[in-house]
Amino acid sequence: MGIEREENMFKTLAIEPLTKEAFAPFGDVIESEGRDYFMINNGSTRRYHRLAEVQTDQQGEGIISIFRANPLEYPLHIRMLERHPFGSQAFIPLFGNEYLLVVAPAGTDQVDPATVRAFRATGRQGVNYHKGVWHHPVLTLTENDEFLVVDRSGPGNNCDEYYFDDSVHLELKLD
Ligand SMILES: NC(=O)N[C@@H](O)C(=O)O
Ligand code: NI
Repeated sequence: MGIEREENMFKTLAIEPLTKEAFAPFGDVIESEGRDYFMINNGSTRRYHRLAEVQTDQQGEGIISIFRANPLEYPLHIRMLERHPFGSQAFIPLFGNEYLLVVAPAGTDQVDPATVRAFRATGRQGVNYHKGVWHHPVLTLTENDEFLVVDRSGPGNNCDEYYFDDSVHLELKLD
């Protein structure tokens, strides 16, 4: 369980629009809007090059999967976050639907609830959580939504979970 607190904490997380700048402490935003590109394929294609990198350790390898996800019940009580200590994890929406993100900075084994932030991504934005960044499992808003997921596969436990103490109640509300 999480950090014991004297007083209870109840907080409805503000949901921020996802931007490269705002998300920078947590990872990359994978999008074409407003990004640099160069022409390839004889001028028929724009390459928005190296928007993010796959982080992995020596023993791991980058793999590509599809997650088919369903919405959780809202208002949502954020009881836990997880992190992948050995590699990054990218989610790219395949059907163009908006989705939510809840994150906290990497670097601590306990998550300070005051550092938890929420973002709303458009259906044209993917994200790449950097190694060790705390995040809630995928938060789609659409039934049977699908995401392309690029992350690290390999030996060892690459998924740490952190559960907030009962004295902390963080929630996400949809407007
Ligand atoms: N567990 C798993 O593969 N999914 C999570 O990592 C997630 O971020 O959704
Ligand atoms: Ni994850």
